[in-house]
Amino acid sequence: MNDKVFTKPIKKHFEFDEEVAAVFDDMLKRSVPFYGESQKITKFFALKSIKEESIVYDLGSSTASLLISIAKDLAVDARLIGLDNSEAMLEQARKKAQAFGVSIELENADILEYDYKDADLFISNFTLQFIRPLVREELVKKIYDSLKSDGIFIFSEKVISHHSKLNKDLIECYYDYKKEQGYSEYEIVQKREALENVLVPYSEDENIKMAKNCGFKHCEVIFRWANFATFIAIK
Ligand SMILES: Nc1ncnc2c1ncn2[C@@H]1O[C@H](C[S@+](CC[C@H]([NH3+])C(=O)[O-])CC(=O)[O-])[C@@H](O)[C@H]1O
Ligand SMILES: O=C(O)C(=O)Cc1ccccc1
Repeated sequence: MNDKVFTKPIKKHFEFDEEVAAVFDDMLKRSVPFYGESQKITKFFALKSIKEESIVYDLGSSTASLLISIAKDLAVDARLIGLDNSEAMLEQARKKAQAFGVSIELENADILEYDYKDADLFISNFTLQFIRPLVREELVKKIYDSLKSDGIFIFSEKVISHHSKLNKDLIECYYDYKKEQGYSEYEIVQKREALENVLVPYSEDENIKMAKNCGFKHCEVIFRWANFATFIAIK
């Protein structure tokens, strides 16, 4: 279904509710520049790190697009676990996983509270940005602690620049992209308001510093377009 969520006046902050879940794949494809490419590169590094009996977590797995795509090409027996706290998203994810006949585990859970098992890989694409800054680093530390040695954490985020002119221009560049994707000025403004204080992006540097503060010995960007970036952190 096409994303028309912000064509009408909004009454609330952005939420991952039924209305959003129903149009989510279209929304992400049109709202995240090179979403398909960021998924492809995530999958490339994911497949390299998954071994026989590995545990893999996707935090904020939404409609499970990424785990389904990984499951299709996985040559070993591993547990692919998607966590999300939106039942509406999980319903879409379960329907898709069944349609594709892949075996992935989907759980309704708060990623901040979850009791993680030792894992070889954590993925979190466009989810940390929705975690309150006060507890975001604690979550990354929890991820670090739950990774086996040499384990990796791949995450994608919307980013900001602390150079104010560059930041303004990056936002303008992104809004041009959204217009090209068929979103009207009205939809763009409405969504921006709904996301205020809900989606809180860090800069590229702040994300890397956060990963290093949590113990990761290496963290760098493997893909970036304007204000969207994919990072890899290695334990
Ligand atoms: N505390 C939380 N606990 C569990 N889930 C949460 C929490 N907070 C938010 N979520 C979930 O995190 C997901 C973020 S979307 C990820 C896209 C996906 N990774 C993709 O690549 O397609 C990002 C976006 O829409 O920009 C939603 O499904 C929320 O329900
Ligand atoms: O659409 C936006 O304005 C964004 O910042 C990215 C986004 C994409 C999908 C859900 C929430 C935010």
